[in-house]
Amino acid sequence: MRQQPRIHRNARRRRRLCGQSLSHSPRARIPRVAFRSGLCYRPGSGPRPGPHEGSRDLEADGLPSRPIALIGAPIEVGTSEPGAVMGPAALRTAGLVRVLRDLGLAVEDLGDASPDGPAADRGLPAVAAWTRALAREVEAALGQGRLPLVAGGDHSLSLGTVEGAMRHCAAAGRPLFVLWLDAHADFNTPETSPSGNVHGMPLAALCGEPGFDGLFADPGRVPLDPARIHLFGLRSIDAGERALVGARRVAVTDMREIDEFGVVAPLRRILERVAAADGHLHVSFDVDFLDPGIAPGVGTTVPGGATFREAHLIMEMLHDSGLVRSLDVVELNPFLDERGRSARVLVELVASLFGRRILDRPAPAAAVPSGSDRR
Ligand SMILES: NC(=[NH2+])NCCC[C@H](N)C(=O)O
Repeated sequence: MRQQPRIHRNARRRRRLCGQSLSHSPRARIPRVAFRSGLCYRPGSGPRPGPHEGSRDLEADGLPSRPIALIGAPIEVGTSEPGAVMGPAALRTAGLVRVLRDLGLAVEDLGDASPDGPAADRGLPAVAAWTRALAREVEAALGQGRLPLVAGGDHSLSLGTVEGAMRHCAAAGRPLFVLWLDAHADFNTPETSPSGNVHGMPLAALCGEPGFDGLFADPGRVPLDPARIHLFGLRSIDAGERALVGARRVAVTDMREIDEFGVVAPLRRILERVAAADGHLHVSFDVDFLDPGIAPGVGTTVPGGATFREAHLIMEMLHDSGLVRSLDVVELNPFLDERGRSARVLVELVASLFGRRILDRPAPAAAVPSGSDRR
């Protein structure tokens, strides 16, 4: 069977959505802008929006095809398990840039970030040096209309990436939502943490919990609203952080809920909420979200994680939503990996998030938020 190279199919889709050519595909006739702008358009429910109405970035199918800024964050000062420092190199080796370019996307690899000042030791002061540098880089990339893809590195790097996205969103007057794909809640404080590892604390710090003095460049920063965080895939939580997550009313989809309902219904609810608020969605993807059977290259494996298929479906839904504006891929530890297996799985998943699909097909009605264009 002849298969067209994917890059050409993508280019054709973009042209179609720009209105440069007409297609008989139902997707082309119902612009996905309805979802992106939070409007509810259903065929037959009123005048159909014109091809460019309300559009911010109609050139894309799913995720806007804004250029990607790849930023390596070789950081392991937030964990006691050495090896995550090699994460960015392993992701590049596994073809991260190549798969994205093959999708027809513009990718600039900005190389690895370095901390502001010495970051030799572990712990909060070292993490602070990275946080400042990464916040600056992410804010700058977003300000240039690029989508920052930060490759880690342990999960304390998200202190910087989320802080950068927060600053960008504050200036743009846009609400920021954080989707935390992770086995853990990462809501410990120095007081509740059983390990003292900062990679188990970033969300608590971002939300302004006590014990993080000197971490952020601006001590008067407005903290992240815990109600705009969604933990997804949770299956390991420490006693102290469990109390805090409950008290702060952080939204959680734990593995029990995924077992009962699958990933589609809970994720769809999250995407609907972000779309209705016209929000910026930051996705923080920890390798340990995945089942260790498919991704063993991580220091904090927990059995019973997301399967290969579940993870791909999540990535495809994120792509189709068009809502993701910044992304972290964290905790890959190549020293614990088996011949690059986990790195390869991650690269495949990132490709799905950026639009790689098996076939062009209308998504089943349940796969994308109701009120969005059904594709
Ligand atoms: N992002 C991660 N891998 N976090 C693991 C955290 C594990 C544990 N809850 C701790 O605080 O030490």
